Amino acid sequence: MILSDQQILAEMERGTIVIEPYERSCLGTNSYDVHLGRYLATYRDAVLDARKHNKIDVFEIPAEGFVLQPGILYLGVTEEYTETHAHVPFLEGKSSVGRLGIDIHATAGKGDIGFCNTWTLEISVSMPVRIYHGMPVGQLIYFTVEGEVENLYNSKPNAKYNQRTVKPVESMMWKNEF
Ligand SMILES: O=c1ccn([C@H]2C[C@H](O)[C@@H](COP(=O)(O)OP(=O)(O)OP(=O)(O)O)O2)c(=O)[nH]1
Repeated sequence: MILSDQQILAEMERGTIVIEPYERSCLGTNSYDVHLGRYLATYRDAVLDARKHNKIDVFEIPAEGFVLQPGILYLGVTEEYTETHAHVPFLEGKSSVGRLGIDIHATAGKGDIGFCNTWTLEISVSMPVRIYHGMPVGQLIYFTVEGEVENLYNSKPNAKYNQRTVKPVESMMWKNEF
């Protein structure tokens, strides 16, 4: 089940959902709108290697915006830092963003119970499009979970994306042994 606006508010009161910064106007009927953070990043190498630590270059989005180009993977980040202690958060795109040909994640935007961080966005575009820091970029929805949780994400020693950041985080796939 997906949490309603009232339930999201109730969970925020309890402290099981944290969204910072939070604005009432960003709360939808059953979702919360999140915004594009200040930083973008691109990979240094033209060919990525899933076994290696692929390094990124991080840059600030200028006040006049930045034109994203097709064929390039950009990593972005949400302005919002979130904590979700008892529900499964999902990051979804917004229709208005999709209608500009912007994808904000490359695969499922599922989060884990216990995820406490900003969200990294894996951004690609269908045609050149100028984007701006602070624009609405996605929405968080919250699912209830069935059963007890043994491993909360923020207490898993091998969780890769636990370190609090305001910048996008590159793939840490290299930490997997395969
Ligand atoms: O588009 C997304 C999707 C998820 N996350 C966050 C929330 C999630 O809790 C965390 C880890 O995601 P996932 O479990 O899918 O990544 P993984 O590659 O399996 O990493 P880990 O081994 O740390 O679970 O990353 C993002 O920042 N952006």
